[in-house]
Amino acid sequence: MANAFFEIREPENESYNSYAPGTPERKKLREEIDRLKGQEIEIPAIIGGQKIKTDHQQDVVMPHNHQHTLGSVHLCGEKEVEMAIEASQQARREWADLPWEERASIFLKAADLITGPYRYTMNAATMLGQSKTPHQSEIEAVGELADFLRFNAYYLQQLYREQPYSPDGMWNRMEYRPLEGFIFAVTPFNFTAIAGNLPLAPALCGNVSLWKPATSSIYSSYFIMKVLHEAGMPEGVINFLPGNGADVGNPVVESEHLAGLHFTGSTGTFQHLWKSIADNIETYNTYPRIVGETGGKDFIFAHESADVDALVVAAIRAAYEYQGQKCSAASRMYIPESIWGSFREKFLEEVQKVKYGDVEDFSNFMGAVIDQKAFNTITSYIDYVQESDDGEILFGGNYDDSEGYFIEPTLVLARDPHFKTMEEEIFGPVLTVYVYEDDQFEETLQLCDTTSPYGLTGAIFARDRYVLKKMSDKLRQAAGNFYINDKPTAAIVNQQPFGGARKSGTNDKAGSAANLMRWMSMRSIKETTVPAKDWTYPYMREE
Ligand SMILES: NC(=O)c1ccc[n+]([C@@H]2O[C@H](COP(=O)([O-])OP(=O)(O)OC[C@H]3O[C@@H](n4cnc5c(N)ncnc54)[C@H](O)[C@@H]3O)[C@@H](O)[C@H]2O)c1
Ligand SMILES: N[C@@H](CCC=O)C(=O)O
Repeated sequence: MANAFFEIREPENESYNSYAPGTPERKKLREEIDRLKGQEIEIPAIIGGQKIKTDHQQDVVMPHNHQHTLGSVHLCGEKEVEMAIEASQQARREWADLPWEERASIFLKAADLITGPYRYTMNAATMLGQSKTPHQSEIEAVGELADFLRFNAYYLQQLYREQPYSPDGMWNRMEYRPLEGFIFAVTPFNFTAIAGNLPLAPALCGNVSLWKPATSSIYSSYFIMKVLHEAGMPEGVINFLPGNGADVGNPVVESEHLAGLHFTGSTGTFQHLWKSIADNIETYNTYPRIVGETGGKDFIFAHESADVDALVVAAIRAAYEYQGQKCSAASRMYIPESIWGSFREKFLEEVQKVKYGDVEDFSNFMGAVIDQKAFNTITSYIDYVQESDDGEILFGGNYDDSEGYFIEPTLVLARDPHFKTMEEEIFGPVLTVYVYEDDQFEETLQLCDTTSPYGLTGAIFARDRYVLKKMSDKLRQAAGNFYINDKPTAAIVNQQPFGGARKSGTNDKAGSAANLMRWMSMRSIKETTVPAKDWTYPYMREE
């Protein structure tokens, strides 16, 4: 142990490169895209630090050009899961016993690698593998991922400082132990930063992880493993298990060593995993902590006093950036009749300027949706609207998967506030608007609050302060991330800790001290300086 209290200074959020024409970063990013596209890589499982190849391989392709192969991935099953559990349990004690500042230094180094020598690799890999534009990739695969690593290390230090009161004669202490077992990190395709954070936040607290990345974003996930290796992450602390959900998930939840689930993905998958854990509850050595951030049906609600220009910008960015595949993406909107005409006119004028296509063309605002399955699901909603009397497509509605999984930004007008596309998560570039009578403002707030089972993000637009207060109060439980006169996407670590309740998750706020607390098991220690030598009490003495 070090004979000093080391200090991590409060970090600042990573600043973003603009990639504007003529900048050196634009040139470097293009070079890295060319380099990655010019090679094919083989992505193994990584268990106990060893690269493991399996007999089940799958191609890794680009969503915006699915004929182009970036490489192949080895998919895991029961055998590899058993190896990973074994490796994690071998690594567990040494990792847990490592002084916290030694652990934290690996995370700080990883952050500096991501924002330094790996910056263009992380950005280009996320652009190619997940079809993000340079900006969407930069803000998360570089910015948010580095922020998670730096701020979590800082929060850990703050948490460890929290100590109980000690009256005279004793010294009370609090020890923040890692959990006994391993954490199962199951990550979604849409954010490289989330993929990295879910196995890493528990590991920072001294836990070991089994990480099941999404197969459709495996390319950038593999580069995270490369960064961790270079940062000095010991073998067996993070075990990388690419694979189909159930092939990896089923054997994992049957292990007695499962101590926690750190999940982000759809509500259905989370509920399935929670039920599987409940079914196996007698198996475990300790009650697994369950943390899950899941789906959303995020809203923008406008009052008649709203600034229409700001509303249009928020709607376009929130609904269509990253093709509407952010859990925070706006997918339903409530607009009063009195401003609907001007909103509609401005929105249609702007949205027709939105370009989508290959993300290597930097003039595009949108790329392709992630894969064939997502394409089929999203377009089935568009087809449903085309055939319905209660909904009408006001813009977009075209799609084409011949080269890449492209879907036009689409605006739907719903005549019924309970229309299917007002209620269900679509996870694609489809925004549905419901126009309400101005005098139905309060009733429509109630509708907004009760229409979907989710509670992730939401935004309100108004100028009138009394109205803003009323909207905020009425929609208190409707969103865990709530925005006033801003779009409901793009939360930043340490500024807007992220997560929602209801069917959107356990709201343990990724990138916050509250999240780290879930990966610790506290031990209260009382040390008495001069122990009692007489077991009797004064009241027992004779009068
Ligand atoms: N609330 C948030 O913070 C947040 C953030 C990002 C994404 N999301 C949500 O994620 C969803 C989109 O992501 P997705 O399509 O990757 O979700 P998904 O549920 O299809 O997959 C998520 C992960 O779960 C794995 N999985 C599936 N079945 C499994 C099983 N039986 N056992 C173990 N793992 C299994 C998948 O392989 C993947 O790695 C959307 O619903 C979105 O709203 C939420
Ligand atoms: N933190 C991201 C959402 C991540 C979910 O996919 C945002 O706020 O837009």
